[in-house]
Amino acid sequence: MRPAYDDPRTTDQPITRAPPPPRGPGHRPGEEPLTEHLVDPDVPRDLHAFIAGLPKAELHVHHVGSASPRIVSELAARHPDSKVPSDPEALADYFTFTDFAHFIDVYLSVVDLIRTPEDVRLLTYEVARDMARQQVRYAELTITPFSSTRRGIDEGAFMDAIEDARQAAEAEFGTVLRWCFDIPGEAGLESAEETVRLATDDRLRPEGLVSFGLGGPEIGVARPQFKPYFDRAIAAGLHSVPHAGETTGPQTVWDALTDLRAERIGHGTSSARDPELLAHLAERRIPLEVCPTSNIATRAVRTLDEHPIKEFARAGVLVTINSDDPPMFGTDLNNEYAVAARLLGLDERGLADLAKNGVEASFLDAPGKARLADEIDTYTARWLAS
Ligand SMILES: O=C(O)c1cccc(C(=O)CC[C@H]2O[C@@H](n3cnc4c(=O)[nH]cnc43)[C@H](O)[C@@H]2O)c1
Ligand SMILES: [Zn+2]
Repeated sequence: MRPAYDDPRTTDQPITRAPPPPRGPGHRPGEEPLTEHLVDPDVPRDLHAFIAGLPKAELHVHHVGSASPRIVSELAARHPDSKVPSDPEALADYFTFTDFAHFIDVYLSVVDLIRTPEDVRLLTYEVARDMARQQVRYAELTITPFSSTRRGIDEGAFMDAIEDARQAAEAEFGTVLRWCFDIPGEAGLESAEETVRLATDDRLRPEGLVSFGLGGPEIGVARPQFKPYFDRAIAAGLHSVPHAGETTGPQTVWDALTDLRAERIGHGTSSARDPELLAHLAERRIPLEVCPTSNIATRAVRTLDEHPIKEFARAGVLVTINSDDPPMFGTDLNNEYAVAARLLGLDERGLADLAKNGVEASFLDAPGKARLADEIDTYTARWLAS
């Protein structure tokens, strides 16, 4: 199959400076553009338009947390006993969080809507459609298989559902998906054992699986206890990408690096409080998966202007931009790039470099990285020449 990031539907299309409708291959006639409500008045419309067409990689985005209001209402209609509102308007209120713990409660109520392999397939395929509409060419999607298997979904059927959706998404939308299986840390070591078993059993392990993570609340969930599970996942060839320093201090990031042998850090927000840690991340080129709007929505950071992304960039840390749980946080990846442009004062070239950071930090193979980086360069050069 032709690599998705060579797709002529996007590389050959005329580039215009008028804000184009952000319509990627996943767009369906009559559908609203995804980002219309997210135009930041402090970012020139031209730059929004550039971002909308910019080919991108996304490295930190959760499966269930990517369910759009349309997907949630479809699932809620299938399972009317759920407390999740099926009316997309009511969802905006439902997705307003008082703190991180409240966010996890709401998150788990949406997890409760995913009850059958067909629900899993629908969610995965539709999430890929939404990504394609934002010119996401490659995404590493964090999936928590424990949450589904403990709720009674057959493990083999679960793997078949995500793989079926992955193949359909690549063929139909040109978006390449890969999986990160994460341990929901607060669910204890039983969940760690189950996650590593699902990730390393040759009869179950899905072809798209590339990495192993650790999510959920950090307070009271020390990273070092998960070392044996990460050791097994790493021995089986998986990359280590735990969340750390999202809601706790820099020591959690150190623990993730030393005990879990993290190759990238999910969030890493509190790293900014430790200059030695920043220098270490920069020197070793350990990327941070930065998700600015998420940090505000979960109240990990007070305001966007106080977000430490500037300190990361100043210290020379490899910053990647991600959306985490976009509909739950009222954002999408394009908006996160616009936020980064504003906070870091980036123009088109700066944004293209940011997109290439995502490619560099990804687990694509070398030819795949080169193709996607080339596509970003070609797009940018044509945009600037027009
Ligand atoms: O599924 C269960 O039964 C269960 C039981 C106890 C605890 C949990 C969790 O803690 C699940 C948390 C869930 O949250 C996901 N997630 C999404 N966004 C974030 C984030 O920004 N930071 C950390 N975790 C996040 C994560 O993938 C976990 O699956 C579940
Ligand atoms: Zn996350």
